[in-house]
Amino acid sequence: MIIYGNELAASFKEKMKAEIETLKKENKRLPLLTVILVGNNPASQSYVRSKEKACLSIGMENKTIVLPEDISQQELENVVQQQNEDDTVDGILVQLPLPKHLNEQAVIDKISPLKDVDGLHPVNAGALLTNRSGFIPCTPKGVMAMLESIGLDDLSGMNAVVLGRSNLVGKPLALLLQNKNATVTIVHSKTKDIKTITSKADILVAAIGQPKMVKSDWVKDGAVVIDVGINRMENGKLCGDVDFDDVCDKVKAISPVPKGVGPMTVCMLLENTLESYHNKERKNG
Ligand SMILES: Nc1nc2c(c(=O)[nH]1)N[C@@H](CN(C=O)c1ccc(C(=O)N[C@@H](CCC(=O)O)C(=O)O)cc1)CN2
Repeated sequence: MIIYGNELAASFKEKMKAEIETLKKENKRLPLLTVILVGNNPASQSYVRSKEKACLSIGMENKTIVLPEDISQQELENVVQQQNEDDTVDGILVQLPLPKHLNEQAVIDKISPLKDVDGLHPVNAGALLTNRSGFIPCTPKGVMAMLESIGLDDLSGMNAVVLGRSNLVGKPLALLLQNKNATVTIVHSKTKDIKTITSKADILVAAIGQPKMVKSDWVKDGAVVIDVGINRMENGKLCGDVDFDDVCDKVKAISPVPKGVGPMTVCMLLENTLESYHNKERKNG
């Protein structure tokens, strides 16, 4: 079975679109997402465009703030602060990676946790760690929705292996899988004999940023494999961290690249922004 994230995302977006249409009919304020893009990294520019398009497709308001590559830490933090103080803004996302001279975590720390729809602020990361409500990072949230879409909700008795330990994907995903009762192992570039560990996984999520690293002998028969990697090959085509053609006959389910996790990441960003909007409206009575 192939798990197409783009199809799943389309069904989530239909529901959000209907919800926003109702808000419009009732002359209510609409949810607004601000995306901050620093510099001119072509991949980041393209991801920001896809976020703008996604907002537009469901009727969500969006604002993109493009800042120069050589902006100072203080200037960037001031822009974030302005968005924190703007009552019309529900969600703030700083597109990553930032240029090397900027301190990414310090910028994320400046985002109000109530508007941190990327789920990367320490308050939201802590909420996930302690199983409390908060914003969940978009890619891990998308991966969990993909697993749920094939009936994997309670993961009791299952071994899940996460390949990669980033703050953006690996670490939060391991917590989410654990919260669903999976027995979770994180493996990374410094792990010895990765293959022995991955080949025991009932669920294997690859998020290590190495093109086609996962081959069929890394994978258990009948496993579910989710590929988070997005790597551009020399011929310009995209590929994942999993060698799809080598692995697909061996597994129960696998997500492709493209049309897999990527579209779900953007979709979960819309969902988090809508959640932030509702939180704010509830608070304002
Ligand atoms: N602040 C953040 N920065 C980054 C995040 C993030 O979640 N928050 N994730 C990635 C990039 N990303 C979103 O920002 C992203 C990556 C890929 C896709 C996507 O839909 N990919 C398509 C293929 C697109 C193409 O053809 O190039 C797919 O996989 O089908 C969306 C969003 C890093 N930065």
